[in-house]
Amino acid sequence: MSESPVIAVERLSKAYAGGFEALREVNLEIRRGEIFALLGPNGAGKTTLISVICGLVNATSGRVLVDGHDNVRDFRAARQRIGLVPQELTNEAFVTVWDTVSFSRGLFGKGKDPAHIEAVLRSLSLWDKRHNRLITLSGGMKRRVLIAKALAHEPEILFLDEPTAGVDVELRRDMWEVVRQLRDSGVTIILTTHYIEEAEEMADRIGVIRRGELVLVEEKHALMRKLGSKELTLHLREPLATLPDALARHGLALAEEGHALVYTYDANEPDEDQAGIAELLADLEAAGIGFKDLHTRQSSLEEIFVSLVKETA
Ligand SMILES: Nc1ncnc2c1ncn2[C@@H]1O[C@H](COP(=O)(O)OP(=O)(O)OP(=O)(O)O)[C@@H](O)[C@H]1O
Repeated sequence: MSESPVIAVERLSKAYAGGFEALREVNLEIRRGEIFALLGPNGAGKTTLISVICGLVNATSGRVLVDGHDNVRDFRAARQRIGLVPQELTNEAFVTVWDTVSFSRGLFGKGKDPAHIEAVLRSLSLWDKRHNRLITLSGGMKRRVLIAKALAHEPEILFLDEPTAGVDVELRRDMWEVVRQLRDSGVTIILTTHYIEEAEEMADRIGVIRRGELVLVEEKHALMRKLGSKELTLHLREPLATLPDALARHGLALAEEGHALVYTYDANEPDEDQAGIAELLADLEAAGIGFKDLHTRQSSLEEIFVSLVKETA
């Protein structure tokens, strides 16, 4: 029933040796049971933020609480609650799936629990491969092994750093399904991604990081509603050289060398939209401007992200 955040990041800054500021005063609370996607361009600080939260890199200032445990002063308690699936595939080639996953559990000082390892392997469809050496697995299975290793010690929180970098579309969908199932089993998921599609598909909330600053944290749906605009494009029968005064109040733009009119409106206000469009069409008719066809589109998360990163550039 606890509403306390499962992770609290408070005024976290990180300067690497040489003075480069990779994180600047980052504040972030992760809610229990959510899927949180951290989006940002290359070098924005995503991996640094994850590494500091997991206790692999020391912060310069600020603090991180994992389930209330300070991740420096109470490192073991904090770290035990976290599973980390790293970006790169650095599995030992000749070890078996079963052994490598069991070994990962041992690293956290947890006693052997074959039933848990079996459950993890089954949930990741690796059970049939448990006796295989890692070298004999496909790339997708190797990624699943990394997830299995991260889950071996029963963490409440799972970090996935670029879980689908470089994998094909089918495997990506597969991975999304795995992540969803994990969330449904009660694990809090934090993933970093370059793929906006991935955040759009998976996340409950999205954080955008840019040059070490968290520039935005928002519910995905709210973000898309808030920043999403809709466009109505009318393809004209006859091109216009300029916008007629009679249409000035609609805030239109001419496009396609005068062959199209573009009307932008807020995706949040369906009633106002309809009224606005009706008035626009009436004014067009009164001005004798005919159109051949019309279509509407809504901005995607990708466009929202690009505009956010640009806006703050
Ligand atoms: N050990 C280090 N020493 C100095 N600078 C570092 C170190 N590690 C990372 N950086 C710098 O910190 C910045 C953030 O790097 P980070 O790996 O956190 O970014 P990222 O958002 O994960 O990028 P990517 O999407 O490319 O993985 C980069 O400019 C990087 O060069």
